[in-house]
Amino acid sequence: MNPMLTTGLDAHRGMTALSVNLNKVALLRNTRALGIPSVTRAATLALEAGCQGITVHPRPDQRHIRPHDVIELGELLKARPQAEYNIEGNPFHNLMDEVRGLVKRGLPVHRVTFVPDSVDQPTSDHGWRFPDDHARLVPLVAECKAMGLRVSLFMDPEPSQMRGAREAGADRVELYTESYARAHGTPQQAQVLAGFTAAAQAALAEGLGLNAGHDLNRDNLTEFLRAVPGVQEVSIGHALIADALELGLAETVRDYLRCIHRAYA
Ligand SMILES: CC(=O)[C@@H](O)[C@H](O)COP(=O)(O)O
Ligand SMILES: NCC(=O)COP(=O)(O)O
Repeated sequence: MNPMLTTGLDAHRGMTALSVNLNKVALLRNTRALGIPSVTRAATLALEAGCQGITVHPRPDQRHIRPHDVIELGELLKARPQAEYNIEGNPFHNLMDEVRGLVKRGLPVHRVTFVPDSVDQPTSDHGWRFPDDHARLVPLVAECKAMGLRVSLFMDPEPSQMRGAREAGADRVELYTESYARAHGTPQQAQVLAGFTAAAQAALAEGLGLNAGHDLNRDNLTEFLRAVPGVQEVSIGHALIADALELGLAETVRDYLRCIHRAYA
């Protein structure tokens, strides 16, 4: 069982918080000029169903989340101070402009998650590398922290990389969980999970907070949280929005929360 978590907005009843990623709602919305499905409506439904935060990953090609979504969600979340707004992306592309725009308008953004994606990448598929990325990340991490934001770095589950994340000034790391999702239900699962446990322990030993995300779903989430200590937040988008087509968004969010609760039972 995870140790009790004590810091941050997402220390929700001592359990892992759920941040719902709305990229795929925007992806569908963008196929017509009708404004449906609405990203802000989806955020409202997800928060009312009990999730603790909203995540978006505005990519430079604006294939899903667009600059106006970032602002509209900021306005929505300003009225819900208990919820946490997490914006992901590459700080060397468009991310910092989105973040500075929110801060300039006095809108909330609680955490930024730096992800080293290239411009045309289909989805995120690797984390930062240290020491290679140290020098260029340090000033941007420092800028975000000076704006009062928490900074998380998207990282492969490699224990030896966690010191570099701390030395770059990060508050947290987000463990990239695609390899776990792929191994789930196969003979490799235990070994892959052991790697995540070791990476989590290394991050915690460095004094870093811990998030996790990518391809988590209702089948693999509980086992992940039972095995990996100290996960403060999971951000889940693709599978959750797919499940919502079947179950409805509110019931889907409640079901993911049940998956999290089962990990602590
Ligand atoms: C950072 C990360 O893990 C991603 O899962 C990302 O937020 C998803 O982006 P797409 O929705 O564009 O695949
Ligand atoms: N940070 C990961 C995230 O927000 C969602 O990833 P996915 O569930 O869409 O793979």
